[in-house]
Amino acid sequence: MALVPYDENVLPALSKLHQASTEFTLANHRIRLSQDWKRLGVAAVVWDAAIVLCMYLEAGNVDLKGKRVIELGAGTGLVGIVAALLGANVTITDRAPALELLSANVRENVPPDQQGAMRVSELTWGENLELYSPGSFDLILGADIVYLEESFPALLRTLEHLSAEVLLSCRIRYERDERFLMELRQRFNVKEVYYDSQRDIHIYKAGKSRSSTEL
Ligand SMILES: C[S@@+](CC[C@H](N)C(=O)[O-])C[C@H]1O[C@@H](n2cnc3c(N)ncnc32)[C@H](O)[C@@H]1O
Repeated sequence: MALVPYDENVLPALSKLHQASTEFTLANHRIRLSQDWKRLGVAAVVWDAAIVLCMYLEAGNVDLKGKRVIELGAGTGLVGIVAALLGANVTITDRAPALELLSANVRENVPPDQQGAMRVSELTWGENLELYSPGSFDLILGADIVYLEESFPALLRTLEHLSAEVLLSCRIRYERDERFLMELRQRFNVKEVYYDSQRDIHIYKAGKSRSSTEL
């Protein structure tokens, strides 16, 4: 078996990492997600930032009913699934290798009559953005997607292209993560709307106009 380097500041608890599935009760639903850390790595385990963002949405901080939502770097899909269960029309995206597990988790957890309002599709940040028209979403969601410095310019380009309000749930681990936030602040009005001290997760709202961050 390959030895997986483990850094408790970065990865979910080791015991959770190797579970083939994990369960949550959120939005009045029991959600069971398949995980596959050994095959797919970071995209195939649930991160604390996703759990905190789901609890923030579940608490009613954002009115999701009928909203057009896109999730970036969705991984196992927890956030997008919860947003759909709370009434949003959700496009859940990630890189191609993550999509099979993501689609299976959506099929397993979203009631059949709501699956029509959902789409799972490939979105590698900065690539083929013409497939996603600016203004076609009301809200962008992202959980633990700020961690790879080389991806920051493409991620910022993607956020700017989609041109919608953004909710980013992050653990700030490194100086480079702070640098990303500085870059984000140069392009958007950014406000921290929540901090979970137990899990050390921040939620930031970013909007193009000042009024959108003053909700
Ligand atoms: C740390 S995981 C977080 C997964 C999930 N959002 C969660 O919080 O449980 C980071 C996610 O970002 C995705 N990702 C990384 N680089 C990406 C890129 N350039 N384009 C699209 N997705 C990317 C990964 O595939 C992975 O699913």
